[in-house]
Amino acid sequence: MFPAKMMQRLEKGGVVAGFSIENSEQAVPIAKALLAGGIDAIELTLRTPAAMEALKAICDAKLDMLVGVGTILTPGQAVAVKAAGADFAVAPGMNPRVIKAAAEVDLPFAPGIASPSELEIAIENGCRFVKFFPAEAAGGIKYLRSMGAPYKHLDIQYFPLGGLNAENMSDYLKEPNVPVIGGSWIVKKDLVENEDWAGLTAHAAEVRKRVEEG
Ligand SMILES: O=C[C@H](O)COP(=O)(O)O
Ligand SMILES: CC(=O)C(=O)O
Repeated sequence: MFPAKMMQRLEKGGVVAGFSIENSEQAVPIAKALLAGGIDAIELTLRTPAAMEALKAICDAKLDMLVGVGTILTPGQAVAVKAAGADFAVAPGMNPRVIKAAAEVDLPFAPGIASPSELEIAIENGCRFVKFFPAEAAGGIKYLRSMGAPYKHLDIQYFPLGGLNAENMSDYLKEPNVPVIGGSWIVKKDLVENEDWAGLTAHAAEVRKRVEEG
């Protein structure tokens, strides 16, 4: 479960910057650049060999940001990222074993869902905040509205990722049950390759401005 305070902070920020990392030495500079641009929540994916070291570096830096981890595919990964200091975690899919492991170590965790059946399993396992992935490919806002209609009375909150960008992010944020959105377009690969941290801050600030403009 996500504590109310964390949900409030995610909602206030409106956007989570997702990224994968090849070089753990770039982890803290990326996080600092995002923070300087006004983005105070990240989702570092566990898809590369450098990911755990990068996570530890960001947590050790004790930045004023919510450190989330993505691509949690096993119960062991939920335990490991909690031990490293992660604030929350998410996954592309719905795995009750991972939900249970995260709950046991008190790690706020949102499983990924893209269908009513997956959503029902998430609900049965105590989740009320779920990742909607892959949002655009699954059918976008129209699909989310239709899929979510039977569960409206349960006050499920959705975190859409997958195909979001500067053009469609505001539409998602207008949905009443979407407190926060995310995506990998924010951490542009060329900026990271060139270690253009000022450029990344400027890009993050543009995204942040869009959130504020609504
Ligand atoms: O969890 C991260 C997802 O891969 C984000 O999807 P995206 O790359 O389409 O923004
Ligand atoms: C794609 C996604 O949801 C994840 O990697 O956590």
